[in-house]
Amino acid sequence: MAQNTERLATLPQNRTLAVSVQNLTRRFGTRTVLDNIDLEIGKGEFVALLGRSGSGKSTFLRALAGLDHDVVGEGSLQVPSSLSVVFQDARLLPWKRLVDNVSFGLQGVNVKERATQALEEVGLHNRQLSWPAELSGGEQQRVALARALVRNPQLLLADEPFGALDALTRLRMHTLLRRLCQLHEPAVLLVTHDVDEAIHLAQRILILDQGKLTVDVPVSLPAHAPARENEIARIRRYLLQHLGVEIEPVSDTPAESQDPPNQETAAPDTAQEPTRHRRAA
Ligand SMILES: Nc1ncnc2c1ncn2[C@@H]1O[C@H](COP(=O)(O)OP(=O)(O)OP(=O)(O)O)[C@@H](O)[C@H]1O
Repeated sequence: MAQNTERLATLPQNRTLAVSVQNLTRRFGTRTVLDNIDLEIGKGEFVALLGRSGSGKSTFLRALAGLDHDVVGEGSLQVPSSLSVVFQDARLLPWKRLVDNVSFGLQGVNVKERATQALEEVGLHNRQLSWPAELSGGEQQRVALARALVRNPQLLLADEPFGALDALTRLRMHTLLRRLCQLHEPAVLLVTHDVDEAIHLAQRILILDQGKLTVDVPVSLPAHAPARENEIARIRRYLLQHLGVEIEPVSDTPAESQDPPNQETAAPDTAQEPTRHRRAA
């Protein structure tokens, strides 16, 4: 991780890595969008990536997915060979039934059965013979998740997968994604604009700003209110400040508004020996 990243916890040294990126750089013409980025993601770890519009989140995800061959740098990019990508639009093949969309390119035995089971996992029971055009946007996105996870990927890359959905459907998709991740245990990198989505889903949140990962914080929410709500509010304020969003002061908790996420509630696997590197002035 770059020296100027604001980090609130030291990650365990001996954890198994799903992703290891060193010195990743991407330029478009003379413009450097990703500037010598370092990142490690542990096996099964759920990481959210926030950043202002145009900060390079999708560019970073595309580089990890192997969809960008113009990434430069002297460093290395190690990602598992079994990875799946989900985008904001479901990108289903309209001429194929759902079961054939999900099983498309799937190797091995019982391909149709596995695809049907994956559709059931996302709540689309008895819909395997439907066509994509017969589904709502949320249902199509569930098929995209089924297609991604039927491969049991070690890494799931998701680029604003719920960005086009209404608020209620998005909440349902959060619950579904959480359940699917418990089931399949992939490492996840979720690109999102939605600070609350990041807080509720991720174990760790990054912010990409001016080509660098400037924030890297663990998230561990207490199980019960009101401690949970307080911690969510505190992390939200912290992230919004680092995203450059003006925040109204909160009158009853003025001292907390500048504070980082609570060290004491940080996830056990990311809370050892807290260190903090302030961004260079
Ligand atoms: N193929 C390309 N050619 C030139 N510039 C590009 C190309 N792809 C991306 N960029 C530029 O790189 C920058 C980062 O784009 P990217 O899509 O990664 O940002 P983002 O953080 O995902 O944005 P958003 O949140 O708005 O989706 C933008 O300024 C964009 O114009």
